[in-house]
Amino acid sequence: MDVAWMLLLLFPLLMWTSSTFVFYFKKFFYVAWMMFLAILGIPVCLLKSGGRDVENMRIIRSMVRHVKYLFGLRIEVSGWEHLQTEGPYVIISNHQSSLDVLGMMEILPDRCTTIAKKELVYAGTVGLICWLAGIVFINRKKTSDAKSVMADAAKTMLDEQIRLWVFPEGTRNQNGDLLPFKKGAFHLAVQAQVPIVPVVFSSYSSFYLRKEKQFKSGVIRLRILPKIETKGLTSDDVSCLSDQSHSLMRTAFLEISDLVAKSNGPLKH
Ligand SMILES: CCCCCC/C=C\CCCCCCCCCC(=O)SCCNC(=O)CCNC(=O)[C@H](O)C(C)(C)COP(=O)(O)OP(=O)(O)OC[C@H]1O[C@@H](n2cnc3c(N)ncnc32)[C@H](O)[C@@H]1OP(=O)(O)O
Ligand SMILES: CCCCCCCC/C=C\CCCCCCCC(=O)OC[C@@H](O)COP(=O)(O)O
Repeated sequence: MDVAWMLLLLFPLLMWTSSTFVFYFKKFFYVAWMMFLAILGIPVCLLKSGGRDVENMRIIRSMVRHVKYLFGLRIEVSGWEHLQTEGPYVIISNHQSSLDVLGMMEILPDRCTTIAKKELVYAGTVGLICWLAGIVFINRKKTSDAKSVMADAAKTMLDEQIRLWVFPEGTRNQNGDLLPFKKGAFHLAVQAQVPIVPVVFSSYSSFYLRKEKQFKSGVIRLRILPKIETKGLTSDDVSCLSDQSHSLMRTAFLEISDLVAKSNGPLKH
């Protein structure tokens, strides 16, 4: 009887420690695996393009596609047709975690790179391969610097026919909703007079919770929304454009997250 009671008391503790252990193990493995892939990818990038070039994103894309299987993640994409747009455009998406890279690499169009915080360039081999793939680094603490880097990026987009992926929330967010959008992505699209393609990742809360230290297998839904034209718009229209995009993406986020929650079931044991 005593043993039974002890087991009963120990069981939740064991469950807790095992799921916490799995969480840290998977996190560590994710970072280590990406670092390792980058070690393999760097020489390939250098051999193929000789330096910093957006074409290197193709190499990253092909090298990262298998990673979802290692974590038991299934990625379901809808709205592919909205990426079939000629020439440059700005992709905007919500940002929950570094796991977003997996969904990103699933749909990344050719000649598309991204805007990231400058700290990422110091992330060892991952930082180096990000630099080689033409990632545009911004200093979020210095708005004036960030703005001028993004204005240059608007020119480069047109000169070199490049697409840019921006996370308009400006930081990772797992609060079950979208954060208000920063304006940079919309200024960028208006300055370059290129369309915006919104992409929405469903909530990860049914398989990955950072605070609760849970990381299971599960499903990520990605919905690509119809493009939003910016031809003829000026900086006066940026707030309106941002609000419109936020509202469309929020509706899609709540809808696909609900579908995923129903198919995945609740995370908590
Ligand atoms: C081979 C294997 C390899 C394995 C490894 C693989 C690894 C990787 C592969 C690649 C994947 C990499 C993925 C990287 C993900 C990284 C994600 C991030 O780092 S997210 C964080 C960085 N991104 C952003 O911050 C972008 C969004 N932020 C913005 O756009 C911001 O607006 C800003 C940073 C430009 C400015 O910030 P802030 O001052 O806080 O923002 P606002 O309130 O929006 O702006 C203040 C006013 O300034 C005006 N404004 C903004 N931008 C501009 C502009 N470009 N031009 C003119 N004016 C601008 C804005 O309108 C505001 O004024 P107001 O009068 O209030 O309107
Ligand atoms: C020298 C060792 C340094 C180790 C650093 C580990 C680097 C990460 C390694 C592997 C992960 C691969 C995917 C990397 C791309 C994801 C980057 C990312 O998601 O950055 C967070 C940023 O968007 C928002 O940051 P904040 O939430 O504002 O903070």
